[in-house]
Amino acid sequence: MKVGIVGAGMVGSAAGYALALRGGASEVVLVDRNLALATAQAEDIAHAVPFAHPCRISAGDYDALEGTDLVILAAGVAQKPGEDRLSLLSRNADVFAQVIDGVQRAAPEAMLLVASNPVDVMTDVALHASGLPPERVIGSGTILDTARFRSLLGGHLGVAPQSVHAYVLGEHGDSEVLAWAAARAGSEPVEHFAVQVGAAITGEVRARIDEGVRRAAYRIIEGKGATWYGIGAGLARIVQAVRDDQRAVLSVSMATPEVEGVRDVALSLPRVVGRAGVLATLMPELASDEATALRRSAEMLKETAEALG
Ligand SMILES: NC(=O)C1=CN([C@@H]2O[C@H](COP(=O)(O)OP(=O)(O)OC[C@H]3O[C@@H](n4cnc5c(N)ncnc54)[C@H](O)[C@@H]3O)[C@@H](O)[C@H]2O)C=CC1
Ligand SMILES: CC(=O)C(=O)O
Repeated sequence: MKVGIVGAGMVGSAAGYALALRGGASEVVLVDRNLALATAQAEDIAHAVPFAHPCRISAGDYDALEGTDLVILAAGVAQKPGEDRLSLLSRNADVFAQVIDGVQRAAPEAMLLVASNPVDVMTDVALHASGLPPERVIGSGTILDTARFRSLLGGHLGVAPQSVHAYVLGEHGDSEVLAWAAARAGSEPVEHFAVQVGAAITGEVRARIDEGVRRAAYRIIEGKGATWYGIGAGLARIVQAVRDDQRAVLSVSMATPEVEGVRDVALSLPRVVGRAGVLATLMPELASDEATALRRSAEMLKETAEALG
């Protein structure tokens, strides 16, 4: 599969690197308004290929995206320390107006995978600018927050995060919802599992994990200026689900007809992802406070998207 990446900064290059290491694409093309940066990133990533899987890595302008099956959109501005994701919206919406036009001229049928923040509203922007069907305009959404949740919960329970099935729903941002009631370790509800392994999930444990997930980006950005490894791996994971028609259940963002009474809003829910994009959406069983928080998150995203116009 040929994958394009527009935005060859930290996130775009990390996605390219993860794709090369995972063998997630046969060809990766990096595009950036800074061609020298894209070219340097492509050369650097290409030097990892002999240690990984066959993959052609190059850089170019939008024309080089011709024939791409999927384009990752990671262009635009990122948060500064203390800044929230929503504050990036108007700047990144302007960037997307140019970027999507360039992508569509070269690869009108390519599936779009949005990473730029605020990713849920940017997914909505990409959907409307591209005219593609919603199942082919996917936002990375809470794939990263879900990874953070599984990682912290697995650490507490003493099991691999791969054995933890727990999702973060709603906004990829401050209003996100950790779906504790539906969380499983192995096949067990996490509360049962926790008691069996002598690691009860107390209120204090919940609060610590919630803060660890919700505030992760702020902490990392404070310490190193940006986040890129987690999202790079998450983007490569989504690409692989598409490439291999895996029908993997991943928490990703997309325009959703209705959630908790809110209509036509892009946000994350667990979704089945395969070659055609999003094939199905799942609604986990939620506790009443989780359902309320998800409705608030959806309302906020909807109002933000409407205010953008
Ligand atoms: N969805 C998620 O989970 C995550 C999303 N992000 C978001 O990803 C985006 C990129 O972050 P970084 O890579 O750290 O930023 P960065 O500043 O390292 O890279 C952004 C790149 O976009 C390019 N760019 C800007 N305007 C452009 C245009 N009109 N056309 C083509 N290229 C353009 C810049 O030249 C730059 O190389 C940000 O919006 C950030 O908030 C970051 C981490 C996680
Ligand atoms: C920056 C960002 O969105 C994250 O690391 O979650």
